[in-house]
Amino acid sequence: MKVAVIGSTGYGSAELIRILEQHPHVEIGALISSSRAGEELSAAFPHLSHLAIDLEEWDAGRIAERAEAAFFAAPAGVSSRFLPELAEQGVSVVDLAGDFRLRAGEYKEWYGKEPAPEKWCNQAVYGLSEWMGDQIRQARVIANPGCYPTAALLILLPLLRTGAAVQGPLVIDAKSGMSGAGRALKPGSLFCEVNENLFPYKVGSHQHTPEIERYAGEIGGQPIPITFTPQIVPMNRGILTFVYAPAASGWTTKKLREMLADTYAGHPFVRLRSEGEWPRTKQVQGSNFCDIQAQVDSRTGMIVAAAAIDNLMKGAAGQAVQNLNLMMGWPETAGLQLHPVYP
Ligand SMILES: NC(=O)C1=CN([C@@H]2O[C@H](COP(=O)(O)OP(=O)(O)OC[C@H]3O[C@@H](n4cnc5c(N)ncnc54)[C@H](OP(=O)(O)O)[C@@H]3O)[C@@H](O)[C@H]2O)C=CC1
Ligand SMILES: CC(=O)N[C@@H](CCC(=O)OP(=O)(O)O)C(=O)O
Repeated sequence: MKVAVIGSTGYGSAELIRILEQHPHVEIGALISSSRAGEELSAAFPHLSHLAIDLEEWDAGRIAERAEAAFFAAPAGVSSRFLPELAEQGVSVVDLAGDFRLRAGEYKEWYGKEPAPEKWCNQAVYGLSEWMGDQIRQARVIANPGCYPTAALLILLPLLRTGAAVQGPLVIDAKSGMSGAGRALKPGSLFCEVNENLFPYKVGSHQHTPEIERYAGEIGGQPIPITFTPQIVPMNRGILTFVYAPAASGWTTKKLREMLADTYAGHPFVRLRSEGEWPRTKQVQGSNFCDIQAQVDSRTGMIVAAAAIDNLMKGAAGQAVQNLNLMMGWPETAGLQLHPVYP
């Protein structure tokens, strides 16, 4: 099946192309670029100079003739404007941006941009693959989750669904490598700002807060307020997220771990680490895995739970392809059996 990518010269696209090029059921039909149409892909990505693919300009009709599915890998605001035109022509779409993850009003409030027409916001299915599989299989427009929400929800949802965490506000502390901010030039992404540094940003105001809260409520069954503190670490890739919540009565580390093992049995991309071993970003780098761990701190009665992902893979392009696989009825792992890059 032929697929197209929109926003082809960013970091998310680099990963999409890496996955799609070796996907057994997919061929790249068109790479769309707003800034470099007419150039070869290798002009934007010299590491892909062995691939002879041209970058093209947006033309929904032409894309629909050449691709049955498309990935939007552009900044927020682009898919709200352009996605409906493509989806109307029968193209299945996975959007990596935040445009379709929130209700229209919330999107406007947190992203400061005009939402897509309500019909499209309502039609999009949230693409958290492990939890929304049945809906994703029926969907034609997927709102791929944000990178922080993917890691946070994969470890948080089991705690909420089983009542392991006591109802009430909870704390999510998350650290991300710099590629999470994309490839565009920004002063905050400069080497001297990031190297030898560790710093929080958007404390109490990050756009992923309402996304985590929404799906903690809708999928986890508990609408809870979340205090979310994202931080930048001087790495290229990776997210390590900790969730802290009071444990409900009767929950021990053993019971938590058994529950997590049951929850993710049959889900090949979620790996529960051995007891006492905590997720590390390097152990998932370049792969679609999400590594998890949890314990009850018996001294304080708090659950300490963690998840690690590669933000560009399970946090973006990898999960996007996982969702395409589900939509198309292919094995969930098709094209995604990429081992972590180590060391
Ligand atoms: N980086 C990450 O870890 C994650 C990113 N995301 C989301 O995925 C999307 C892509 O992220 P990422 O690849 O990191 O971002 P980048 O900034 O690296 O790339 C985005 C690409 O979109 C295109 N683009 C930029 N401005 C416009 C515009 N005004 N109109 C149309 N196209 C434009 C550009 O490609 P061209 O010039 O070729 O069109 C650009 O290279 C974003 O919405 C991001 O929020 C989600 C989860 C994780
Ligand atoms: C490190 C870093 O800057 N990360 C980005 C995550 C980007 C993202 O996923 O944003 P969308 O919701 O638009 O998809 C951020 O915090 O904004």
